[in-house]
Amino acid sequence: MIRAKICGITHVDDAVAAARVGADAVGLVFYEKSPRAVSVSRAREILQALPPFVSSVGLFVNADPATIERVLDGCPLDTLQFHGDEPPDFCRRFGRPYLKVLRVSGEEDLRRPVDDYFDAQGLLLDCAVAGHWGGSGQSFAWWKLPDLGKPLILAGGLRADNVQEAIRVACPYAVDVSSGVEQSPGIKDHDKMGQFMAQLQGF
Ligand SMILES: O=C(O)c1ccccc1NCC(=O)[C@H](O)[C@H](O)COP(=O)(O)O
Repeated sequence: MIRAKICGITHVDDAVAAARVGADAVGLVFYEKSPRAVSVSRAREILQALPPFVSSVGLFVNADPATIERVLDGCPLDTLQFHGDEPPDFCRRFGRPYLKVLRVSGEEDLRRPVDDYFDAQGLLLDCAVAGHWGGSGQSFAWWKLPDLGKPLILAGGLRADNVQEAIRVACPYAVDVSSGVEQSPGIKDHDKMGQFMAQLQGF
């Protein structure tokens, strides 16, 4: 089955439910202006509740290094996800696996970012929306993603009723969802998470 991350988890019970319905990873937002922001202590509680083989991804937006180090000291995240304008040297300085987010609006040449972020675990494509760094619930115009030797993760406005089409068009390595499985920003809807994950069967 295609891999999936459920992002913007703020509560232990949502993380446990995400794992139960088959999410491979949960995303925790360390960006204080987000309605989905979590504290380090809440993040640690969430990580401690995760079952084996479900990984944790910490999201940052142009954070200063000391902030990221403080989060990592208190909370052993598996992967960092950079949503801002972080250059490659910044992303690699923490010595952790990382994902770089590219904000796109349609077909773009991805060779340059793939080269620049050569040591990223993957690149995550999200919709470019003015005034949003992520979690906008907006989709970009999907296209067949090229094989550039780097896992490409599709995000932006995915929901149970469009994720199959998105996968058929784009053929990503994995999908990432946040607002499409929520009741309200930061509060996940467990039924919607289950319906989303059910759509991934067979891919
Ligand atoms: O969720 C936020 O509020 C957020 C704020 C700042 C940077 C990133 C943020 N979220 C990223 C995500 O949750 C997802 O990885 C991605 O943007 C897809 O979100 P959605 O379109 O809501 O499915």
